[in-house]
Amino acid sequence: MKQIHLYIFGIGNVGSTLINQVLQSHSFFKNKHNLDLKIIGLANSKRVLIDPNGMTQKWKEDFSSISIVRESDSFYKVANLYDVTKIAIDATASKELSQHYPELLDHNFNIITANKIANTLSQSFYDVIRTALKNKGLQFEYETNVGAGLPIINAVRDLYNSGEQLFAINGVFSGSLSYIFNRFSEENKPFSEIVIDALKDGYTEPDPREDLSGNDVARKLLVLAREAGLKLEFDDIEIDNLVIPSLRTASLNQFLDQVTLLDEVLQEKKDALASDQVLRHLGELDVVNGVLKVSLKAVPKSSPAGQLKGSDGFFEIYSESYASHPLVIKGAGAGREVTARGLLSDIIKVSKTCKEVLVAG
Ligand SMILES: NC(=O)C1=CN([C@@H]2O[C@H](COP(=O)(O)OP(=O)(O)OC[C@H]3O[C@@H](n4cnc5c(N)ncnc54)[C@H](OP(=O)(O)O)[C@@H]3O)[C@@H](O)[C@H]2O)C=CC1
Ligand SMILES: N[C@@H](CC=O)C(=O)O
Repeated sequence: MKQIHLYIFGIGNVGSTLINQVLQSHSFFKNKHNLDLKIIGLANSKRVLIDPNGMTQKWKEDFSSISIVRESDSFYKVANLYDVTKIAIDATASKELSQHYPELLDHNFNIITANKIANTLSQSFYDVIRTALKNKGLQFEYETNVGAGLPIINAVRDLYNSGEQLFAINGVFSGSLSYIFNRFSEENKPFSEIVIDALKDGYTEPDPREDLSGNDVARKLLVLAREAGLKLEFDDIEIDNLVIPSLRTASLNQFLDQVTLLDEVLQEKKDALASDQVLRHLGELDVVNGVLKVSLKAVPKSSPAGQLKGSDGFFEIYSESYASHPLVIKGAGAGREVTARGLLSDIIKVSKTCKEVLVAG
């Protein structure tokens, strides 16, 4: 039986769903994959819970009652005591945590992340992580960085690694904005009301301005661009920002208090549509020319993007073999369950392929 120790940062929408999915499938992973997955550590921004025997179904209660104040080395101290494979899972949107990835690798953690920040800081930071991974023989997986649980990154990586020339990747990259604009197009409700529903239902970033500003889609484009071998920076991306200037620097609470200020401008865009059009938030990655664009556009209702429902993401990949008929991937592009399942699938992938540390049992 291969023992795997999991340390989960972030116990919000995605992190808490992941914990429950790991616990529910514990016996299945033992029987099917010969893997004993134990969650040893949990952290939010302030506190940690550590249990070398592994978390149980009452982890939430335990976190409330016996977690302790988080220190920078809280997990390292316990992780160093066990000679088993360690995986750090980042289910936060924290830049500070992303900047600690080199340190996690230094402490021999494999890393799996839903957080897009580490992959979209400077190209030099991106390269530092890849060099450390190579030197340490560790793994870093981040399928949920684009399209939540949809297999976009692996599709692009496999094409690129097989020598295929990639031309372009276009579509609706944001599950959050898909949910918001699909509903805004169909329902007679103020834009802000739908944004709040999306936040409450766990479809948006912790701060929905990350979605509305176009930054979150821009990050996805950059993750894919770098996967396709381009060396670009975040500032190279052309982004349509839907957040009015007066709300861009406000605190999250101030933004939420004043979110109705977005309604007028979005309603004007909706009113200007022809009867056969809807608004869709699009991403365009021109791999050949290295041009990345994020924009809100009017598209025909009958087009593939115009027909999307729910939180569906929609990706068209054009390449040598898929030149005139793109490879299309479509499905739920946001949501706690699909994202947690995507992380879990990365956990199984890393656990199965990492160097084996055998323990009886
Ligand atoms: N929701 C979705 O559909 C998808 C989400 N993702 C990504 O998943 C990540 C998490 O999203 P979601 O679960 O919705 O967010 P939530 O806001 O629900 O949860 C965020 C969690 O991260 C914790 N946290 C923040 N900073 C730190 C830190 N420095 N160290 C440890 N924990 C920290 C928060 O703790 P505290 O409460 O103390 O602040 C909270 O527990 C994001 O990066 C998002 O982009 C990816 C694909 C889809
Ligand atoms: N904001 C994201 C959700 C997770 O990343 C998205 O729109 O897809």
